[in-house]
Amino acid sequence: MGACPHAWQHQLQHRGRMWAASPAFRRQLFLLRSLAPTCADGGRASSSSLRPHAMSAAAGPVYEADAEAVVRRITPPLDRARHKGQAGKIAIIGGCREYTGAPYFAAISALKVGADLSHVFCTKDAATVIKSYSPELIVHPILEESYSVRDDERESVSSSILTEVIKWVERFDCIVVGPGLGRDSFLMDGLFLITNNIGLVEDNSLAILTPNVYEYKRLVQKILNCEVNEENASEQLTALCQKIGGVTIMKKGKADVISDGKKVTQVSTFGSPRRCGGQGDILSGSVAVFSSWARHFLLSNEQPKETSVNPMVLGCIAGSLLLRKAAALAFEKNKRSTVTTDIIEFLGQSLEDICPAGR
Ligand SMILES: NC(=O)C1=CN([C@@H]2O[C@H](COP(=O)(O)OP(=O)(O)OC[C@H]3O[C@@H](n4cnc5c(N)ncnc54)[C@H](O)[C@@H]3O)[C@@H](O)[C@H]2O)[C@@H](O)CC1
Ligand SMILES: Nc1ncnc2c1ncn2[C@@H]1O[C@H](COP(=O)(O)OP(=O)(O)OP(=O)(O)O)[C@@H](O)[C@H]1O
Ligand SMILES: [Mg+2]
Repeated sequence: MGACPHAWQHQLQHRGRMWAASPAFRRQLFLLRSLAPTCADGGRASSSSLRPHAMSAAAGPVYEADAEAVVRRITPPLDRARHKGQAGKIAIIGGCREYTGAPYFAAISALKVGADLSHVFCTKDAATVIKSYSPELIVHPILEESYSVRDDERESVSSSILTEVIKWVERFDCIVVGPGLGRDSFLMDGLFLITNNIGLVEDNSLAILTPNVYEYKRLVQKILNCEVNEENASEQLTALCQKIGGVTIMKKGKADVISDGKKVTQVSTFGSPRRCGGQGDILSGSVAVFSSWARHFLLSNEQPKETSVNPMVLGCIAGSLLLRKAAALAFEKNKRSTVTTDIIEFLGQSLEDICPAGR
């Protein structure tokens, strides 16, 4: 991955370097428009960074993450010796005729958090619109919707789209699949697709799912074959992660609750009472960057054997906190008229408050 600051690169262990450079490593870092977590304070994660929290709805222990410590730990310093790409290259796969805002929110948020490059792979109809929102984004109009593909062309079109996407995939530190993909039968929304084809992420410890309340309900029904049980929320989340096999899930809501099937952590810092659409998209772009940074950080710093820190969880914790802080600042200024674009404008200040650029 290219997210490592220059100083860290010198510290990389040979093994870490080889692994980070390998196509397998890169291929596996997928962020699937949902995620969740475990907590630790970055390189020196310890039980002291987790504060047990009495969560009435949960039977198992849920730890309130020391999210500011996580952000400070994993955010790389701005090193003048670094070149373009080293702070992260993120791709968003999403955006169709109906939904052009979602991929834009995710992609621009990744840049505002600190990634160097942000690509969007979307349909031809969505591409010009997304490009017009921002010249910062690199937009690939390569996806197709069913209305533009004849039945007898489906297979050949699919295969040429895949060839084109695969050409690029190796270059990214994290790929966010889903914002604004919609439900078109040819295109298919990321989480909707995953819910019905769980094998796509099974046993992939680099996959993060970030379901909202409806998406979580569908996941629980499909995978655990039961209804969401708020009395037993943390155990159910843990069971879901385990059943899927080691993925990280961030269940979004009043608190963002994160598990990788081992621990359950939450971020409950208050954000905003506005529930305008697109906040989950900001979250996915932010988590993509932070989880890439967390992986670099952990690869660059030898971890004590007894401490197993999951960088995907750290990325979720950091992304959740940043979104919530930005939402709080945007609401303070805009009150009831707060919209997603206002929140994005405060991502920079929120990160600066925790982790000043000149540190
Ligand atoms: N400005 C934009 O372009 C935005 C686009 N977005 C995109 O909009 C799409 C839809 O996202 P939502 O979060 O609204 O998710 P859903 O489409 O899952 O849900 C929307 C609502 O419809 C209901 N629903 C969904 N499927 C149903 C079904 N088969 N039968 C009955 N009820 C059903 C759900 O329960 C929920 O209340 C996604 O692709 C998302 O990425 C959002 O991210 C918000 C911003
Ligand atoms: N009830 C709530 N109270 C406080 N914050 C919330 C609440 N629900 C959601 N949030 C915040 O909004 C973020 C996005 O969650 P949301 O459920 O809106 O996702 P989403 O539906 O996928 O969003 P999108 O509209 O981008 O698709 C969460 O990470 C959390 O910070
Ligand atoms: Mg969403």
